[in-house]
Amino acid sequence: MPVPISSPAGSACASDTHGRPDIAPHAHAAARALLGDPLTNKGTAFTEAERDVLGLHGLLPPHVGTLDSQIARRRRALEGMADDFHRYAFLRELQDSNEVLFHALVQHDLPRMLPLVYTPTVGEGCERFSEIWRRPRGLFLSYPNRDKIADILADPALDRVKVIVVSDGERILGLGDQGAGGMGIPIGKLALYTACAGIHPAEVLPILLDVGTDNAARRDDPLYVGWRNPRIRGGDYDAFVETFVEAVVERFPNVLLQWEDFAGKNAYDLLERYRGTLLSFNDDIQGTAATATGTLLAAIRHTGVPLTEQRVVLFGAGAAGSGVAEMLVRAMMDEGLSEQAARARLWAVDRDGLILSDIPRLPDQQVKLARDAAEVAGWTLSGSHQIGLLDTVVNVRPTVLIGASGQMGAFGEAVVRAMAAGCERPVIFPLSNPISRAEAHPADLLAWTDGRALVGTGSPFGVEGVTQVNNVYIFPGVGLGAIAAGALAVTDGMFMAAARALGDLGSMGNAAGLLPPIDRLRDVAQHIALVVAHQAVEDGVATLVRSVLTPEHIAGLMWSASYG
Ligand SMILES: NC(=O)C1=CN([C@@H]2O[C@H](COP(=O)(O)OP(=O)(O)OC[C@H]3O[C@@H](n4cnc5c(N)ncnc54)[C@H](OP(=O)(O)O)[C@@H]3O)[C@@H](O)[C@H]2O)C=CC1
Ligand SMILES: CC(=O)C(=O)O
Ligand SMILES: [Mg+2]
Repeated sequence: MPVPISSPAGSACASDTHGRPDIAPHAHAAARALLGDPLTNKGTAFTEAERDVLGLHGLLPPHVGTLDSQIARRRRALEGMADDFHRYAFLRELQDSNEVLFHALVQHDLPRMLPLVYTPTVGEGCERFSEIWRRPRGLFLSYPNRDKIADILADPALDRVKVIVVSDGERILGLGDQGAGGMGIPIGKLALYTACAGIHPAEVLPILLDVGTDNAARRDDPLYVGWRNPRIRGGDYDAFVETFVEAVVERFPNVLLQWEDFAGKNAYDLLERYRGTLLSFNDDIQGTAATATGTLLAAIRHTGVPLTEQRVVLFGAGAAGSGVAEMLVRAMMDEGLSEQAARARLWAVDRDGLILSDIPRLPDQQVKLARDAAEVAGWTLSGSHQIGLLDTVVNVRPTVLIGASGQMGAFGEAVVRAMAAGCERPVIFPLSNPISRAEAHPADLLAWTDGRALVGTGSPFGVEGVTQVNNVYIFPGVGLGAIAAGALAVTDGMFMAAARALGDLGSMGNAAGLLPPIDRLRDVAQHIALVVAHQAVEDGVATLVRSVLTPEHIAGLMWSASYG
């Protein structure tokens, strides 16, 4: 990002009658403002010429550095820290002081930085958000200030915004309700929009809808920075979100809005209510679905079992689990199965066991996944109560087991050995984040299957041969593709195209994994963006024609961290 050499401070530099450079009084404030704004601050990398013009002498040490030397300094500090939480806090402060340096550091070494700015560490970052809150970033739109939302969004500093990630903090990874601390997630996701899709830092806006929290520990914490009130629900919640969406549409008619980490029912309701109003999608439902589907398609190249012959057990049928299920149904239908035949290949287990059609008051997304009770009448069961995961696995003999339950250790030895007994190459994806909520440790999965399993985890465990199956493989590319095409909506077809593109990408040199390595995420996003943009044309939602949607067009939209 070029620093505005001629403003705000540049014009204030004159000469006195003796020919000495003379800094007008207001220029001192402008120079400090320049250093205080993370979008303009270059720290020690301001050149001598810039220091002369901008009046920065004295405010900076005399050493003139480069972006590389700044990265080396921060890397040394980072590695000297006691633990990842402190590294996370350090990186957040760096982002709030110098965006170019922060993003250069992240882009420079994504495999090292991703687990620090994103899952798993961002989980603790959200839990301890109030403890490390230092400077404003993004917008907190709180229920008591609901009449001021349009005024808050009117800020001219937001004129360039192209992508919003918004959460209400109720389902933060698998860690539950973190209230205002949930802001760590939109901040983290948008850092990845910049790192992977090249969206300029001035064009992203994290938003936290603070409607209170039902997490009593947060409310009782004297340091808590959010609104200390139980969550607003029902009609009041809906009216609040409606006010928010109306204000966003008015202020940013073309913005891409990503709904993130809303609890199950709200996640579905908001996606359906607003996908026709706003260019928007729900990352946990749709992004996760495309990621899991794409990774399964990649795994099929190893197992040789066609998609239409898979038997899939899903554990946890909330936003992510049901999203995955519905996309798998569509993918199987694309490959020739009827909807009924496709659904017959899926079994969903939730809190009350296998989802059966005679269970009262099932959420809408689970009704579609429910199995007929008569179907299981002949099953061998270990007890007389609900049909749990082990009973389901023993009877179904799945080829694929996917966890999106937030239940640590749910894929225990008995379950995994039962699966491995009925399947040559079990595909097992414990998707839940962060590490403390994963359904299994991948090393155990490999051990219990004698190394035969193809394993993918939501968070990185550093286990050789295990793939990280996380929606970071999808959302940056889908967002960039939608923007590149000037899309008016994000269609299911665009997500299916993204899933298939991910599945077809190969492992890009990641010999032991199913997907490209983390340090190729930018290439992944660029590739997916092109496919998604073309699909937007195909689906009739693009405002640009296909002939202009070239790889060069996509690449030209992608910002890289440099002082320019
Ligand atoms: N790897 C990735 O890219 C992604 C991973 N995830 C992870 O998936 C997990 C779930 O996210 P999401 O679907 O959005 O959350 P939801 O809360 O919408 O869904 C979780 C589901 O699991 C159910 N559940 C809770 N306890 C149990 C149990 N003991 N046994 C079986 N089911 C249970 C919940 O039931 P109930 O509602 O009754 O509590 C709910 O239906 C999180 O940990 C999240 O981090 C999510 C998105 C992407
Ligand atoms: C990855 C992600 O979106 C989640 O765990 O919620
Ligand atoms: Mg999420």
